[in-house]
Amino acid sequence: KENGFLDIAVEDVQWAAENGLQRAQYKYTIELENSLLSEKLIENKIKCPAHRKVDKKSGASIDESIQQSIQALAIVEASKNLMQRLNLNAAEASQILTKVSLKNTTLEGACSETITCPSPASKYRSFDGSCNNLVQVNWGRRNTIYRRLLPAQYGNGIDSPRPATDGGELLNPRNISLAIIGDDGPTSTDITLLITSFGQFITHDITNSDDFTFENGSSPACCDSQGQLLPPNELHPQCLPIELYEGDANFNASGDTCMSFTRSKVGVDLSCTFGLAEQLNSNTHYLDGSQIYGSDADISNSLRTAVDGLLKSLDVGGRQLFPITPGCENLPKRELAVCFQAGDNRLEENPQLTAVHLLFLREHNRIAKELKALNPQWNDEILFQEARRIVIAQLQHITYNEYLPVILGSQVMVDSGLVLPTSGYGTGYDSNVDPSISNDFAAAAFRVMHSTIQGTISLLNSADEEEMERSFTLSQYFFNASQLLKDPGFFDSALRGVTKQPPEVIDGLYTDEVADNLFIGQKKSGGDLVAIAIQRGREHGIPSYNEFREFCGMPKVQSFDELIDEFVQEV
Ligand code: HEM
Ligand SMILES: [Ca+2]
Repeated sequence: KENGFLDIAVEDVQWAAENGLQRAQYKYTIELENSLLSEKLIENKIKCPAHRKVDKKSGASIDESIQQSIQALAIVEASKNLMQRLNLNAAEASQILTKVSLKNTTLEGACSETITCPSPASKYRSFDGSCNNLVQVNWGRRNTIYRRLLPAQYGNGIDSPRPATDGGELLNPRNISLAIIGDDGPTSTDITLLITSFGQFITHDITNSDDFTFENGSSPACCDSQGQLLPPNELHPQCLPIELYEGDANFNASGDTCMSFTRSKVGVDLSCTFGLAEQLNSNTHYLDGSQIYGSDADISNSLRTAVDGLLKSLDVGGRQLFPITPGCENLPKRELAVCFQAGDNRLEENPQLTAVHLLFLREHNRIAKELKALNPQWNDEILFQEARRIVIAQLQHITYNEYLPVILGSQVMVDSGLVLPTSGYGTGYDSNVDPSISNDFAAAAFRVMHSTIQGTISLLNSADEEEMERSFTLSQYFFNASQLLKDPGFFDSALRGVTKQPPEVIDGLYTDEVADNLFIGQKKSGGDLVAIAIQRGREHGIPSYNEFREFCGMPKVQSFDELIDEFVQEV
């Protein structure tokens, strides 16, 4: 350290790696699951076997993101060891550990394998995002980590949630939500709810921060089966439940003292070093229609008919709906189970999102049929890839030409060089630009759109008249859209609805449907999307609002009083 160099002994590095692996194997694999979490505590979410890759020999399901996240947790443990061994503080750790290679240690196997790209380069995008950037072939690939606009701030420097500036504990997220987040609010006068639904649709193209799961896909229990907090010695290390107190409407309704929260999967840095917890994106980072086509070739194949370039669909009463996951047909009602299949498994999060997904499924098949009529000699593969290429271009064009100007304003579009040319081709491609989505965007910034969500949803018939008897509240239909199979016109009506209904404006007000009743199902009280987002930001090590003010060129404030121009007094 004295002359600017840190002399690290090979034995220390190897010891840290070995010990990290052992600790992770104990903490995050089946061993702890068995000893700590007795069967009654495992959350028994019904999961359809959607999109699981299966090992041909053993028949076990393989999920690359699960395996990687457990390896990455070993690296996190190893990094904590090394930090201690070398006596580093948090700032030193973040600088130094990412320069220490994992090569030639026990953890070397966690580093990503070299990818060979097709030569000559394919005309079509890969499914997993690899080989898009021909210099950095892994950039933007699914199952790689988010990048960061500002360095992570973890309590222990490596992986624990961000503490308050003075090092103490931050306030309970649910209490913050209860104190400053009001219900509903004014509706917008100049945009439609499609801004919300399409926004969620593109979110599910470019980000997917999955919750941690064990190797078998089951989740640790972060509350007990009665909705109560678990004693600390029974709480899995990947759990960060939010405590509910007396006086909270949800506590009063259900007696629950615990809102479940599981930490996100973390991933291995492409440079294969020790370092801090960095969260994993299990979708391709590119805006490439992966929510339609899947983020890898196996998923994509499972969605295709293999005939005439078409995507699988289910014909119900002359309307195209989604294919149903095999084994899912006979699930009991209202199980919060995803039975429709698409490229992203959140497609049933709410029925309006499902409707936008459906629009693009139908659009793909419409284009494939037209291409077939124009080019009868094209085989399934060419028809599929050409239709996919056109749909991705449409998705990108709508996003940059129509969506972003509404969200950002036309001046920002101009200042940021985001305006599309009206003829010819763009020339701005730069292979030095890392296309990865930033953690700050996924865990915090874009979630601002949650305040635009409407709690009541209108369905419109083909004459654009509201169908009052079929309209619904959001919480009736979270992860429930496949129950609407018997009402195949529902999605068409929902799609007309989002093109006419106004969203709520972007502000500090959120509908109770997501701030109290999130994923309520048959329970007496639900989750709070605002509290969860606050907790998520902290556990991803996202710095505070004040730090981002500075990052965005605004002055950092010293007191709440200085924020009076930006927030209402009571907030
Ligand atoms: C009814 C509508 C919606 C519901 C119920 C909903 C719900 C959720 C939930 C439960 C999460 C995960 C929270 C966590 O565990 O951290 C989430 C994440 C997120 N949501 Fe929404 N959301 C909705 C609409 C939207 C919209 C309209 C946008 C943007 C336009 C959006 C952007 C995001 C983003 C960026 C994330 C983080 C995604 C990730 O990192 O994987 N959401 N949302
Ligand atoms: Ca994508």
